[in-house]
Amino acid sequence: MQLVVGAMLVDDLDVPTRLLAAQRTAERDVPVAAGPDGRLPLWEFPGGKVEPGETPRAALARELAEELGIAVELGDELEPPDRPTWPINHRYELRIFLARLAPGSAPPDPQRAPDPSHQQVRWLGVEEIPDWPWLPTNRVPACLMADRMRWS
Ligand SMILES: Nc1nc2c([nH]c(=O)n2[C@H]2C[C@H](O)[C@@H](COP(=O)(O)OP(=O)(O)OP(=O)(O)O)O2)c(=O)[nH]1
Repeated sequence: MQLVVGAMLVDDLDVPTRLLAAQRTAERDVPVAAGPDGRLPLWEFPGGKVEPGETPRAALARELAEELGIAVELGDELEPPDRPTWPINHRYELRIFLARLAPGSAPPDPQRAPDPSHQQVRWLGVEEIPDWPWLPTNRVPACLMADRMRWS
């Protein structure tokens, strides 16, 4: 099973009010959603595969630097209530860590070349999160974050 890591990038680890969503580029081999003009790539938490010998946290910091050109401080892991990882499919499982921009880091720039991974990023407020077109695995953790935003 290949481990994938994703970052719940928020504006503040203690009192989050916005969550970053990243839309995958169309040519990547992932599930797609039907949209008004055909097929729309779904949205995820930025991240990627953990490489051999790498810790999950190191892999996530590397992926965020590569994909979005950002430096982050990682917070707690968001674990599923009943298992160690979030299931994706027969090949992949996901671990999710909270993150915020490191002081002095530029914000994510989806236009930055080269980022073949994402076509755009959006900061979502609490009301947008539940109905956002997430990859299937991401919906429950995203809604958990929305709950945290409501109550923190
Ligand atoms: N990066 C990332 N992948 C996710 C998330 N949720 C989720 O189901 N996945 C799935 C999509 C892919 O099927 C799988 C592997 O992710 P990936 O980003 O490495 O995708 P990929 O196979 O296109 O990778 P790459 O070779 O293009 O680098 O994990 C998420 O929040 N972030």
